[in-house]
Parts: sequence; structure tokens; C-alpha cells
Amino acid sequence: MGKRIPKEKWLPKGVKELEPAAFDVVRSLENALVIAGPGAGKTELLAQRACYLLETGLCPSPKRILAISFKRDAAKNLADRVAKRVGPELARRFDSMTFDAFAKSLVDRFRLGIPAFFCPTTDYVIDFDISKDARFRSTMEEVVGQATVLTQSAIAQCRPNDIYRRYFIGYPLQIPHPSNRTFELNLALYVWRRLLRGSSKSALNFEMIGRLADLMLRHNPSVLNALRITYGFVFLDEFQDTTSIHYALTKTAFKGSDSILTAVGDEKQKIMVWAGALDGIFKKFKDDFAAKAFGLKMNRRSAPELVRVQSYLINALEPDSIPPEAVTDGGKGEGECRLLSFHDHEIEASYIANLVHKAITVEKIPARQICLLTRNLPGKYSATVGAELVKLGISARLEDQFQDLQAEPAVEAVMNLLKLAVRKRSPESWEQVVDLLAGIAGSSAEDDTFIREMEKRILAFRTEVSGCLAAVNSSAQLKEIVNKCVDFFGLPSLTACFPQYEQGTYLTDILEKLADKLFEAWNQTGNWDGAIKGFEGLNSVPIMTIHKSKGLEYHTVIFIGLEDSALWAFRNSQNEETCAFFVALSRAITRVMFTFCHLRPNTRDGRLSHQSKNTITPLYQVLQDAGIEPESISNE
Ligand SMILES: Nc1ncnc2c1ncn2[C@@H]1O[C@H](COP(=O)(O)OP(=O)(O)OP(=O)(O)O)[C@@H](O)[C@H]1O
Repeated sequence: MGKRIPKEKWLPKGVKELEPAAFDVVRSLENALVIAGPGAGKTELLAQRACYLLETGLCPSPKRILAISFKRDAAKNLADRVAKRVGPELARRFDSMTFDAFAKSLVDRFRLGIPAFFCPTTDYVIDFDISKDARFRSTMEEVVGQATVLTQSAIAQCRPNDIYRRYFIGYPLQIPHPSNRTFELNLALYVWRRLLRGSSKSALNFEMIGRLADLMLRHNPSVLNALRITYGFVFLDEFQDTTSIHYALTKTAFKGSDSILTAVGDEKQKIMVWAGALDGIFKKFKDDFAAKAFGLKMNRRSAPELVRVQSYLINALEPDSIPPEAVTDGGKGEGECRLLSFHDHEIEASYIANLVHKAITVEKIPARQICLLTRNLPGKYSATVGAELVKLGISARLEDQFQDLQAEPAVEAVMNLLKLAVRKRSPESWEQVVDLLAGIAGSSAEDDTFIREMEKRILAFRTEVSGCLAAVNSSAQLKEIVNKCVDFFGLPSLTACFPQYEQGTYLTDILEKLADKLFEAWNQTGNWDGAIKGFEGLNSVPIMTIHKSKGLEYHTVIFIGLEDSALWAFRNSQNEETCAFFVALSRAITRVMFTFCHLRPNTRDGRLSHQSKNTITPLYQVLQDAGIEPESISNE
């Protein structure tokens, strides 16, 4: 175990300095709310704070830190940053997960503490479609006749979305149910019951799981107490996107406790309103948790020119806010923002492909650092560019199929073993495998006897897997090897370390996906090293939606389709589409481009359609105010 660092001697890790306000938050022992713009270092601040609390002993064993993020890759990213800095032993007390994973872990571990009416079966299935209109209507129809009031005609009068919004999302579950139930509440309770008990396995979505976790905590003071004692510190990243369900759970879990909460967020990046992000969440948090507010003024991500352009948009979104300051000696260059206008998507594709090619071959920017962004439907918007890139020998891939998968700890564990089997040297994988084995054995990765024993095991296993990989010629065979890797750690041990794998078929599903994707990559490259790199996307240009790009950053960002039809929900300079545009703009470190095509295949039937930019004129206006004029690019 490393030595404790005295509080006054502790210094930030891996960065030269922190803004004074950020340093104050890192060392704060009261609830805090950090509101700051993109690239201000909010996530970094949380990572530093975790190091501070763990290394100085302010979060002493067995106390833990709970960090909640919105996306699995963001949670993993934060966990990795902390582990790298404090080492595996201290990092074991840093639990970084999504809200959904947190709620699910509570439901899975304390399922029997959920009052009987709402208690799901152990093997419940996750069903993302429950709330879809037609599906919810048919579940409503399935409860016809279960109570005298539940007649077909009465149910037909109810709108599925209203019932779902009011009683699945908006209504804190209660036991006993109020006696003066309205018809709608009655119906909703029967629908809950149907989903919980209608077949041998309950069907739940994550919103329902959030509600059940909240209910369980409200009914089990001992579990609530244990949770509060365990988590002395709680971090909430991307707090602007907190939904009513997430917030209710946060309040039930930690309001009035001794746990110290740190929330960080940016109202201008609020792009989850469609998913239920709460209005006025910062004020609610400040009031409910008596949190002290902090602001950060730097933008440490983007080059000065980009920070300058961003400040015009910030002014449109939040006229009263103070413009951010750029870091000028950050080695990012001056920065470049361009607005490109094309006659059609083919000219656009060839221009972008050439530009990406030049960036990779001449400027030596890694493909992974060049991101193609779209508002929605990235497969459709990037299809022509993708084909052009292939012609130039550049691989590009849709990240949505990989992002979550790669963030899974089981996938990381298996990939580390495969890397050891395929590559002569892979010190990072070696270290991570040893750390995981040490975690499983409850041993120390610095214990010599343990290390020697593990080395022998790993070396023998690596030889065995290496032989198996050489003989693979089907995805089924690869699945067997993947399972072998899981057995190497031991399934029960792995699930004990990562309780998310205890319930249902989740682990099997992700391991199957891993084997399929890896096999696909092997088919493309013909060798296992290439397949691993292909799976990890190390040599591919990532393609994703703005939502998937949250929290990420790239040297170059190319946003395809700054058009009315892509940003169809745009209403004014302060609505969610403007925030989405802001997120896109602020992902770039050095260079950002937005494209417009007069003719582009529409996303419904692929026919060429005329595109307009009338509704989103205010966005163009902001760019123009910043001095960014459209460049008309013709076919050369
Ligand atoms: N104190 C610092 N010194 C140097 N670099 C920093 C510092 N803080 C953050 N960074 C770097 O700046 C970039 C942005 O940091 P981070 O992702 O934490 O910002 P953020 O505020 O969470 O951004 P966003 O809200 O846009 O996702 C990262 O590359 C990070 O490593």
C-alpha cells in the first residue's frame, strides 16, 4: 500500500496546474457544483479530486468514491485516468459507472428489499422498447378486465405516452398505493404488474430500474445507511443531463447524509432534454444539497481560434456568461474553423476524403483523432464519404457499435489476454491482467510470491491461447477462446469484481458481440494483431452522432450536414439543437469544419433532395458574426 500524502503536500497529477477554483473544488469538503464550459477540465477535476481523496487518506479504506457519468465510455475513461495516477490498489475504491449501472446494481443486490408488488424476478430482462407507443399500448390492452374499471373502451381513451410519462417516469412508486387512486394510476399499476409478472421473467427498462432502486432505498433504511457509509464521496459528471429519475435517486440516496457530492456540468451542452433532462437542475441541486457553486474560466481543449468562435455561440446561448479563455501555449496551433458548401454529396465526399487523407499522410494526424460527426443517422450521412475513404485506403467506422462494448470491463479483460497471446510485448496488458488477478485474489500486485505465481499462469495461458488462435476459422471457435479467457479469471470471480454481470444474460451477450466483431476484423485484416487493432479502431476514422461525442475530443472534427433537415428540431438560438451544434463545435482541439450540400440523398428513401438552411439561419449567423464565411467548393 502506497504511503499517504499529507494534504498540504498533495499536488495535481499529470497536469501542470489547476485553476485556483478547480484546486479549491478538488480539496473541498462540502457539496460543490462546478458550472463551466466545454474543455474547462470538469472531468479532469473529478479525476484529480479522486486522486486527492484517495492519496491523502481523506477517503480512507473501506470508504469508496462513487462517480456517476452518462456514458459507459466516459465512466471507463474517468476510472482509467484515476487508476493510472493512483495505482490499482487505491483505484479499487473508485467506482465509476453510469447512472443506469448504479441503479441496476442496487436493484440486483437488494432485489428482495423491493416491496413485493414491485419486486422483479431475478432473471428479469432488459427491454428497451417497453415505453414505445405501440408496445406500451399493447401492454395496456393486456390488462383489460383485470379490474372492473379497466374496460377496453376506458383504456382506449388513454394515451400510452401520457400514462408512461406520468406514472412510470414522473411518479415516485409508493407502497401502499393510495386508496383514492385515479383511473390512470390504477391502469399504470396494472401495467407495472403486467411487466413484472406477466411472464416468467419480468421485463424492465432502465427508467423502471431507476424507480425501483429509489423505492428500494426508501424502504430499507439499513441499505440506505450502508450505501451512505460506503460512499463518503460522490461525483456527478455531465450534471446538466440529469433526468428526474436520476435526480430522485440521487436525493433519496444522499440528501441529508454525510456523503460529500461534487457535481460538474454545463447548461450549454444540455442535449438530453428529449431523454428527460430536468430543467433548472443546477439550482435544484444547489438548494437541495446546500452546494457551493464554482466556475472555471479556461478552455484547455481547443485552440485559440476555436475558443474565439465558441464564444460567439456562448453569447447566443447564455448572453450573460463570461467568455472562456484559451490556453495559448498548448501546442494545438492557432486553430481553424471552416464552413464548406458543396453542390452535392459526391463532391463533398471526395473533398472530405482528400482532406482526411492529407491530414493522415502529410500532417501525420492519427486517423483516430479525426472524427466525422453527424446530428443523427451517421451511417446514412457518412455513407458516401466512407466509400471515398476506402478508395484512399483509409478505414472509417461507426463507433456506436463499439463504444459501449469497448467500455465493458469483461471485454477489456479478455482483450488484454488476447493481446498477450498475439503480441510479444504488451506491458500495459500484462500489468492490467496482473492487477485484475490481484483484485480477484484480494492480494497485492506488489507481493512477489503472488506475482511469480501469476506470471507462470499467464505465460502458460498465453501459449495455449496463441495456439488456439492460429487454428481459428469460424466465429464459433473464437467464441470458445473468448470463453476460455473468461474461465482464466474464473466466471464467479469476474462477476464478483463486476456485479453488473451477475444478472441475466448480459455477460454472455457482450462476449458474443466481442467474438463477432473481432472475427469480422480478423476476416478483414487476416491476422490477429490487425484484428485487435481493428476492433479497437486504432487506425480508423471514427464516425458518430453528436450525442455519442459528448465528453470526447478530436484533433479534427468534420460535421457533415449543417442543414435544416439534419437539425430539424431547431427552434431558436437557445434550444437543444443549438446546444448540439455547440457540443459538435467544442469537441475539436485544432480544426473544425461544417459542411452543407445543396443536394443530398434524403434519409428516408435515398433520393437526392434539395437541402436548405433557412430554419437554422441563426447558427450560420453566429458563424458569420465570428467571421467564418461559407466557402463554395466545386468539383475540380
Ligand atoms: N489543468 C489542466 N491542465 C492541462 N490540461 C487539462 C487540465 N484540465 C483539463 N485538461 C485537458 O483539457 C481537455 C478537456 O478536459 P475535460 O475533458 O476534463 O473538460 P470538460 O470540462 O469535462 O469538457 P466537456 O464539458 O467539453 O466534455 C482534456 O484534454 C484534458 O486532459
